[in-house]
This record gives sequence, structure tokens and C-alpha cells, in this order.
Amino acid sequence: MPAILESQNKVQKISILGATGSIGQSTIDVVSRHSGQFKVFALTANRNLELLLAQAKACQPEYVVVADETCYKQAKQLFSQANLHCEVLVGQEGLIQVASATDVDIVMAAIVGAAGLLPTLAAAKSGKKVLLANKESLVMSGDLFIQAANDNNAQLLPIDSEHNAIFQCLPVDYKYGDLASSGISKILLTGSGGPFLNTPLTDLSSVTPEQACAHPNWDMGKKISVDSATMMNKGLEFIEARYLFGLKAQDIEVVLHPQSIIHSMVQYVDGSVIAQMGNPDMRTPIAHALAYPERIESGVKPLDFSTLANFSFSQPESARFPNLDLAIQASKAGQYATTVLNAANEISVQAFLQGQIGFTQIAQVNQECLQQTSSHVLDSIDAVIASDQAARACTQNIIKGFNFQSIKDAS
Ligand SMILES: NC(=O)C1=CN([C@@H]2O[C@H](COP(=O)(O)OP(=O)(O)OC[C@H]3O[C@@H](n4cnc5c(N)ncnc54)[C@H](OP(=O)(O)O)[C@@H]3O)[C@@H](O)[C@H]2O)C=CC1
Ligand SMILES: CC(=O)[C@@H](O)[C@H](O)COP(=O)(O)O
Ligand SMILES: [Mn+2]
Repeated sequence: MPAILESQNKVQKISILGATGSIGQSTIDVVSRHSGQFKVFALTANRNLELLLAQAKACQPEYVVVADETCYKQAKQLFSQANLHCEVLVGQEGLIQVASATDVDIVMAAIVGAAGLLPTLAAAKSGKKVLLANKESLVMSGDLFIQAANDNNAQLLPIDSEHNAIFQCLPVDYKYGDLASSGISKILLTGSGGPFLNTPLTDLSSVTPEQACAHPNWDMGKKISVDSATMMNKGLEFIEARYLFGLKAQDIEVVLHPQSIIHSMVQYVDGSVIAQMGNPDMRTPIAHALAYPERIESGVKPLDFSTLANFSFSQPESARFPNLDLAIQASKAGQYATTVLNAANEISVQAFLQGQIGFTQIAQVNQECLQQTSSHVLDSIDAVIASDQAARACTQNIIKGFNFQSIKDAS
């Protein structure tokens, strides 16, 4: 058999980082539909050992990774009781090991937040096919990350639905950062506006975490759900798109599309607009990236145009979504600002979910942290991590100064 066909037929081994999360579970679903094509090498969780055990029973990985020594002891016991013989690894070292192991072909990077940076980068540095869901790693380390992927011939495929859509709408010979040669005039980044698109502005300060996490179209983890509600998610995606496709800030327009059927569009100079559409189900971009450049079945219901409601489009209001403007400003300011904003936002979203601050204070805290940070150069991953840590400490201090309880009591 010619070598090229042999390599196409080889079963590809995949490490799923963040397997117990929303993207991780959807990935396992798609991979399980194609067991002749993909084999799970490793599954990782933070602390959800019960789900990890169930997934390991179904996928029979060679490795699992858990948060720390306590989880390690519990996992060892659970796995041996279940007669599962996979090796249990721990923490960042374990994550990096399964992301860069020689046997691994594909890494699904689906840990949430900055915790995903080093394992995702390790996959890129090891020249893997990297399926990138963890947008925060690009937001923090954009140029360094893209450079590492290029230097090591890693194949970076976007999982974020908008970026996967843009990737599908770009010409196959698109040259990084060169819109003009492909006759592209603009990238239209769509966003739903989240659960509070039509909520009176005066009610936003008292919305609850439960309401903020109830996304109208997508079933996602809590952090990204809150980000969708503040539109910080679209801000992070604006930054992610710039690094993934080499775009200038003015190349991107954010368009509200509350139905989440169009996942983003590319506008060409001749007036054509190419859109990627589908039901809002992450198994589509996951299947697309897993099999790229081929197509495989994903389990997603086909779009039924006879039942689709109207499509609508509008511009996001700054007063409703201050986090979106903050992220665009940070993107223009540079890598230090996007790293600081990402860290501040992780802390402020967590504080909101824990009832320490109100919904509208998320953006206030983020803005305050950016204002307290002076411009600095991030020319190494160590510098990125130091900047992330400093911004987290700064944000914690800002939150201590807020008195949310008195605001709640007064209302
Ligand atoms: N959900 C979606 O539809 C989309 C998600 N994304 C991006 O994908 C990523 C994952 O999102 P989502 O699946 O929704 O998130 P979830 O919160 O559902 O899942 C997060 C996963 O990461 C693990 N995890 C959390 N903290 C750590 C840590 N400190 N170290 C190691 N592992 C950790 C969790 O483990 P445990 O379960 O044990 O806590 C879980 O497996 C995010 O970056 C998000 O922005 C992008 C587009 C769409
Ligand atoms: C599924 C996905 O990619 C999410 O990032 C989604 O985009 C969230 O919806 P919003 O458009 O409301 O941010
Ligand atoms: Mn998205």
C-alpha cells in the first residue's frame, strides 16, 4: 500500500485534555462513533473522578490524569476496584506528559482557563494535531504559541465554533494575515448576545449565576457561559481570531445573531459572504477538526430549514456589554493587556459564581485591574505566567474592596 494511504488508515491516538467537561464529553461522543479511526490514549479531569471512571470504562485509555495527590489516591482505588489498568498521572506534569507523548497523534485541548496553557503549548511544541478549544491559551500567549506551533509543524485546528466556521469559509490557500490576496474584505464574528440580550439594563446588577449560566442556545461549562452573558466570550474570541488567522483589529466586525445558526462569516470584495451554518452543537466543529480534511458523521441533527425561525442581526450595545469593548481595547494594547484581562476575568467570574460580586461588577473589576497594570513586554512563557499571576493577585485585592453584600441588602 502507498505510504500516504497507509498513514490515512492508521488508527489515530488522541489525548483528551478536559475530558469530563462539556467539550471533552462531546469529543468522546464523536470519537466513539469512529472507533476504527480513533483510539483514546489519555483522558484528563481535574476532580470529577466519578465521570472520569465512567469514561475510562467506556474508552479504555492508557493514561488518565487527575488534579493532585489526593485525587491520585482516590483514583487508584476506584480504578483498581473497577479492574481498570490504565496508569494514573497527576497535575500539570501529567497533563504535559499525555499532551506530548510520542504515541499521540491528536490532542483535544479542552481544559478551561489558564490551566490549559502549558499542556496545550506542550502539544504544539511536540508537533501534534492540536484541536484548540482552550481559547485562553491563545489569548495569553498568542504570538509565542503560534510561533511554537509553526516551528514544530503542529497542525492547529480551531474548535471554537466561530473560528472553526471562519476556517471553513476561508479559501483553502489562505495565507496567514493576507486577506487582500484572497479578496477578503472582512471577517464577521457572530455572537448570540447570551441570556441577557433583551434584559432591561437596570436589572443586570441583580441577575443570578444560575440565570447567567442558562445560555439560550449552547450547553457549556459555567465559566464560558458567564463569559457569553457578559460578551467577554466574544472579546476573547476577537483576540483568538486575530492570532489564529493573523488579523488586524479592523479586519473583524462583531455581529449579534441571537439564533446561533450562522457560526461566523467571511465577506469578500466582490460582495459575496460565505457563512458556515448548523445546529448549535459542538460535535460539528469537533468532527470537522478530528477528520480534517475529510468529513465524518458527528451525530448532530441536520438543519431543518422548514422549521427555522427568522434570522436576525444587530450590533452589540457598549452599555450592555462593556467587557466586549474592554477585550477589543486590550487586543489593540497588546499581549500584556490580553493576558491581564484574561486573568482578571477568570477571578471575577469565579467571584460572581461564588456570590462575592454582582454580574455588572465583573466588567468593573476587569477594567480596574487593567487600569492598575502598566504596559510590559511578554517575550517568554515565563513572563506570561508571571503577568497572569500578578493580575490574579491584583484582581483579588480589587474584589476585597467591593462591598457586594451591602448592595444586595439595599436592593
Ligand atoms: N463548551 C463549549 O461549547 C465551548 C467551550 N470552549 C472552550 O473550551 C474550553 C472548555 O470549556 P468547557 O468544556 O465548556 O468547560 P467545562 O467547565 O465544562 O470543562 C472543563 C474541563 O477542564 C477540567 N479542568 C478544570 N480546571 C482544571 C485545572 N485547573 N486543571 C486541569 N483540568 C481542569 C475540568 O475537570 P473537572 O470536570 O474534573 O472539573 C473539565 O474536564 C474553554 O476554554 C472554553 O472557552 C470553546 C467553545 C465552545
Ligand atoms: C459554542 C461556542 O463556540 C461558544 O463560544 C459560543 O460562541 C457561545 O455563544 P456566544 O455567541 O453567546 O458567546
Ligand atoms: Mn465560540
